[in-house]
Amino acid sequence: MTSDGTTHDTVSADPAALRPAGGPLPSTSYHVPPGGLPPQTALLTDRAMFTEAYAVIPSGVIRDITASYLPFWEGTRAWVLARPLSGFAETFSQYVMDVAPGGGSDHPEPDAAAEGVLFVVGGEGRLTLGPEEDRAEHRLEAGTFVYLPPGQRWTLHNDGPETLGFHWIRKAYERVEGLDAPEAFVSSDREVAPTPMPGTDGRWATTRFVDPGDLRHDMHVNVVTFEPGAVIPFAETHVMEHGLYVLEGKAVYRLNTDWVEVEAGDFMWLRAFCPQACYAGGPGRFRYLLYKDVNRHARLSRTFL
Ligand SMILES: NC(=O)N[C@H](N)C(=O)O
Repeated sequence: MTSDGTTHDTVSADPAALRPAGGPLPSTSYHVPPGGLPPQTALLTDRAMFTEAYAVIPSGVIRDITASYLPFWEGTRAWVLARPLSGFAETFSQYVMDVAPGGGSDHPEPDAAAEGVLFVVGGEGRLTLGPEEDRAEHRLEAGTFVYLPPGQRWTLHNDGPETLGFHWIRKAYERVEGLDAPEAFVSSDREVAPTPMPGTDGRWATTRFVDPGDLRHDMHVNVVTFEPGAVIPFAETHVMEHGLYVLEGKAVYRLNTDWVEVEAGDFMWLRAFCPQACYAGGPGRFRYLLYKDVNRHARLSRTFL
């Protein structure tokens, strides 16, 4: 026992020398912190990363001290996981929202140019879509997906007994002359069958809430699922940005030049071109919510010398 209450046994360089006559070898020992070792299921806690190509925000960091309170939201805390950092170079913001029972908002979105996606991860609530005189009501529960076009009128309230938790992904909608903005819709990951990635026997599959051929949409928010042991077998590199929030399981994820360990509750922010791959080593399924900007021309530089 050391002065700080930890045990730190010394193991002989020759364990056989410690064997009592005829008895088993003693088990080797570890440094044991006060309170004991973390469970075998937990990853290292010290996994936060911020580089020029990506950031990792581990679940343990999404705690009280980093919460915000948003205007016109009652009983609600928001964790801003991503936001544009350098002017027009990044496209989206992503929040984890915790709405206490009785909390919510009648004026949730202050920006008429913003489109949004809500994806519920826990609890229950009530969403309304449309103007006061003609509102459609929808139930919110784990797995509910909501698309909100720019200018959409909506309200959201927690009328359940537990905290309502959801992701809110916001982006300035890029209008295209001749194309209307999409309408609002409500769906769920139970209603949409995952599409297997070609050649993977369904071990890597993507749940797409929006038809990829519907060019009114300029962002996709999908759920990506890997069976234990499945992989992204090459370093995908593309101009699209990503927000990846781990909904379930564990994996090692390749981000630019690094392999990082991630688990449920962690968030990864990938800048354009950040190479990415994945080994979902198990023991259970590995799933994440994925944001991606799509279907629009690249903005051209108008600076001439
Ligand atoms: N990291 C990913 O899961 N990327 C997806 N395959 C994608 O870009 O759609």
